[in-house]
Amino acid sequence: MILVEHLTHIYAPGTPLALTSLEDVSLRIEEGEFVVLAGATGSGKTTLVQHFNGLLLPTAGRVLVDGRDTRDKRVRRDLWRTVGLLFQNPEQQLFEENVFAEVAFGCRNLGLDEGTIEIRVRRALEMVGLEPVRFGTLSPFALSRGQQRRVALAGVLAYRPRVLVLDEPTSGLDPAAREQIWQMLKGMQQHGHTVVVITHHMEDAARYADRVVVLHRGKIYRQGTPRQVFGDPEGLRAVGLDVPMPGELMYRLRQRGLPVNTGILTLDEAEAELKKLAPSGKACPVM
Ligand SMILES: Nc1ncnc2c1ncn2[C@@H]1O[C@H](COP(=O)(O)OP(=O)(O)OP(=O)(O)O)[C@@H](O)[C@H]1O
Repeated sequence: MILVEHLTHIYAPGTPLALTSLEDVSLRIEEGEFVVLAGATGSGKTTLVQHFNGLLLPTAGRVLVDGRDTRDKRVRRDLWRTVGLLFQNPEQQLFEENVFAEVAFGCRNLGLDEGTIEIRVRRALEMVGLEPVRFGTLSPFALSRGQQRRVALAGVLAYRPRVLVLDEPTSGLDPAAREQIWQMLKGMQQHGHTVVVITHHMEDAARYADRVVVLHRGKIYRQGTPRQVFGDPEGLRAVGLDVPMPGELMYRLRQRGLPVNTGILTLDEAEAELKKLAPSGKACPVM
């Protein structure tokens, strides 16, 4: 679905401020895949995803979306239809007078008829947990930050781009709201969408991603299934990331010589590993 080949991005090339933000990144995202991009702050995550919808153009290398090169102006003009990008803090970009109009914006640009728009907007609001009758007529500016975030997300969901790219969609939200958004994104994947999410929440990445890609200083540092990537806590710590707590615990036990598996992602899996150490239900030797 998205093919990144030897992508280098330098902001303001040729000026004293030139900074290589991505260097020779190659990546392939398959149709229907759920990919999480992780990495310390400034590692290049936002710069990378802004190439997926042609907002940024490669300094070197190329990006193909559905086989079409984003350097082609005609391709770029239409790219938003295929790739819906939700920016970091999207609530700062709301501008319509009411929630309905805000969510309908992308659908209107697609030229859909009013009946279809109405159905899609209602559905999108329901998906993000905002009751359409109650919220549809409110000004987006009368909502809380978390609600505004949901409105922005609904605006992308409503026009149904095949690829959803979300830059830290859950930052600043409470655990229940975060969970709801991840569940909803998983549901979108089950309906055939490709989902790419930037997040600093490694627990969520472990639970929902098919593949985790870790960036470090503008390069791909690790990529693989959550089990593969989170099986190496020290490697991740070295680039400023942590691993989900159950995995960290198993890793430490293993270092003390106990025969537990590493690459553990959930508390249930950790419990099963501990039970292997004390199958009769007696106290675990290390506890
Ligand atoms: N508009 C810009 N002009 C110049 N340099 C930029 C610009 N945007 C980002 N950079 C630089 O590019 C590098 C990568 O930034 P980017 O925003 O892609 O990182 P990130 O991994 O998304 O960070 P965060 O997790 O903090 O959002 C950083 O060194 C940053 O200073």
